[in-house]
Amino acid sequence: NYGIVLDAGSSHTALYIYAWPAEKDNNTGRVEQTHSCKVKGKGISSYASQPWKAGESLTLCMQEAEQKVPNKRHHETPLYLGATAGMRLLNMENSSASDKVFQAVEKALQKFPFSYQGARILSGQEEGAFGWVTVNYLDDLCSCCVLTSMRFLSPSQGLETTGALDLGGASTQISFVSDNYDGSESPSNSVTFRLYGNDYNLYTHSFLCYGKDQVLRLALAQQTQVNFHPCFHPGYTEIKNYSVLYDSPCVSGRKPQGAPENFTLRGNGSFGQCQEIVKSVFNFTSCKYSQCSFNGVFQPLLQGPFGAFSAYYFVMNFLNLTDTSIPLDTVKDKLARYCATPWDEIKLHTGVKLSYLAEYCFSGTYILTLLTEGYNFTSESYSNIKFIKKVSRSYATLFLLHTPQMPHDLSSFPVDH
Ligand SMILES: Nc1nc2c(ncn2[C@@H]2O[C@H](COP(=O)(O)OP(=O)(O)OP(=O)(O)O)[C@@H](O)[C@H]2O)c(=O)[nH]1
Repeated sequence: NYGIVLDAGSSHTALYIYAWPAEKDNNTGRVEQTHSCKVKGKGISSYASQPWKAGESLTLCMQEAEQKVPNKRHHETPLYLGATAGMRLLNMENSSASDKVFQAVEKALQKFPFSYQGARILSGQEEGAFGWVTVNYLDDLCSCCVLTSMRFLSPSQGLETTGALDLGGASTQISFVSDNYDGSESPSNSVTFRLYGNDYNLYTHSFLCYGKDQVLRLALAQQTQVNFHPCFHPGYTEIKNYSVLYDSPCVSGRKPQGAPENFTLRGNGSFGQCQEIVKSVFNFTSCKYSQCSFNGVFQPLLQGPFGAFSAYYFVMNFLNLTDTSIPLDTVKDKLARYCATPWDEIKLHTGVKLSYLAEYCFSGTYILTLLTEGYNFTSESYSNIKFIKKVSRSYATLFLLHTPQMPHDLSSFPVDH
């Protein structure tokens, strides 16, 4: 059997093909990702002003899928599109624009012979929960991302589950099982479901606007009137357009009156000052629960190992900081040295887009600040985090949960409160 998932994020869209044995075997059936294709261009939400292009952008990957899935399986192969924070933001800002993007996408997808199951925006809670399922399915020993049931042993069998930390472009998610959380405090953070005969009660939260691209906008928006920005390398200079910077509901309220068309961004590479700016995007002043992460959001005590993926991995891997046995203070020192490195030296790095190179100092600072100040990881618990390269994004598991011929009983997932 085959299934196709289109993952439509804020900064990218990708297509994944999954395959699994036709016989239904509830214990040993394996689901493998057999093919992936990166859709050209940015996430489909970026086509708000030219929706038809959103549909067209998918065509090449869809044609590849037609080649990869055997012809005789085409009609029974389910095809899903799940959109995340980029579309959530577009929908908040201009729902008719997001409807038009979906119409164009549907029109394009329906031209293909697969069993089209619809396109929709996932809730933050679903995105967090699917990320957790995916992290707990990942077979660490297999480099090709085989989803396996092996890890879903009951707690009495002594296997702890792994929490999920997902950093996207527009939102970020934290999801984990905690002995101190039964869902009674802040029930909107609870997702309960049954997998492989075990009941799970998960804590999950998605912070919209706290993906790294949106926080960068916030960090830039605060500093447009000053001479130097500490999150960029000494010697870095870029002309930025005000309208482009403020073109997001995450920052639009902060646009200064009478702002000129452009401003010049100049870096001075100070990790300490950059951290102060990043800290200021979190609100720690009020918490009506027993404990909070930030912005008044409940979070129980952190528990267990965590897998950190997407931008967490891209950034920490580039910075050579994925080894969490290195003391946190040393990690900060290394990042501070990196931030202070002149841009002339940084830009010599080959094989990486200049736009990514320019942002690693900011992104590394944001990641460390989010983990320690935001989620309350300490010098000790930081070592419980593993930065993992993951081929597919969280909600690639979406189709697993709704496809009846799947080898595992996932039908009751997720039960929303
Ligand atoms: N350095 C680097 N950054 C990347 C790479 N691929 C994606 N990113 C960035 O990492 C961030 C997260 O990317 P994704 O995981 O694709 O997130 P997304 O699905 O677009 O975001 P959401 O809609 O918030 O879920 C974005 O800021 C991307 O621009 C990469 O290969 N290298």
